[in-house]
Amino acid sequence: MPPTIRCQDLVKTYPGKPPVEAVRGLDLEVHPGECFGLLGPNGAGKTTTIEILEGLLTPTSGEVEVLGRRWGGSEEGEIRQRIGISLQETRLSDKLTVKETIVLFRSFYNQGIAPDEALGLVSLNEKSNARISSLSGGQKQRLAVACALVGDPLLVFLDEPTTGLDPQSRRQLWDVVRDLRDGGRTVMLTTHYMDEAERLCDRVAVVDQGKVIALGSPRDLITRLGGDQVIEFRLKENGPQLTAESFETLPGVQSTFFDAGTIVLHVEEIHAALPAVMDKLRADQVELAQLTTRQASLEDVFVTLTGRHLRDGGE
Ligand SMILES: Nc1ncnc2c1ncn2[C@@H]1O[C@H](COP(=O)(O)OP(=O)(O)OP(=O)(O)O)[C@@H](O)[C@H]1O
Repeated sequence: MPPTIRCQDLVKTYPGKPPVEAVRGLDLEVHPGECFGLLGPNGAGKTTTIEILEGLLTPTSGEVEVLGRRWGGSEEGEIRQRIGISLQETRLSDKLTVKETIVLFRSFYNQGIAPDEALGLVSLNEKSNARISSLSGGQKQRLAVACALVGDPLLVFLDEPTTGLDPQSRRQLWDVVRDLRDGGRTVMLTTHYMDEAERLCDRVAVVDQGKVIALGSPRDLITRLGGDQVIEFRLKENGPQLTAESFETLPGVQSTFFDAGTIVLHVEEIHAALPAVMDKLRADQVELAQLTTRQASLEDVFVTLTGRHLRDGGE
């Protein structure tokens, strides 16, 4: 089956002094039925990329195909009819009711599902007669997703669907995205929440400074770190210090990293590595200030590749 989205050597430079190279040669293929995530820190170029794929922005150069068709020609209308878009911030008219809003969006499509059915997909039926102005942030986001679904799209774009939402609203939206994928639709979402990407996405592209720096399933990317468990610890500041590298040869330690005063060890088997770490600290007469163990995450993938955290400089 041909890819649902294909883009090759995508470049977008915003004019200005100096110009901003938001996307710098990005390649992607999204397969039918997968939930694909663009993951990266603020300013990585995710929104620019997704807006080009949605046909809202024109690339400076590069090739884009969506559902086997191209933007900017006679096929444009056909693409519009088969995609649904939920923008990073959807400005819905405060004066309309939920029902009026979804009916309006349904009118943009030649075919689709009943407005009430779309509201049901995001559990908003009981708010049908409420004005937009009375909805919570999470309810507005879910309505924006319902508007993206009412045309019964093959492909749904969700740009940072859960940014700014409380934990309960985030989980509700995660359920909506899972249902979409289980229903066979292709979903492309952007996020800077690594836990969101890990939970929802079949594959992710980690984007940094306008380029894909890692591509694969969240599990594969984490496994590629060589050790999917992490031991991290800080030493007492006023005592003797050790380098991260000095732990490299201990049993089960796959890689080491020093991150803002914390020694980070990626290990295969925590039960083998942890006693060896404790023995070394004791032998070197070094005192611990704090130690934690955890599962490696996509955040670790990003830190290992860039030396920075996903949320550096974020909101
Ligand atoms: N219209 C514009 N004019 C000039 N520069 C822009 C414009 N839109 C975005 N940029 C710049 O392009 C870069 C990429 O921005 P983009 O919004 O695509 O990143 P992002 O990964 O989506 O970030 P965020 O998570 O904050 O939305 C940033 O440096 C941003 O300041």
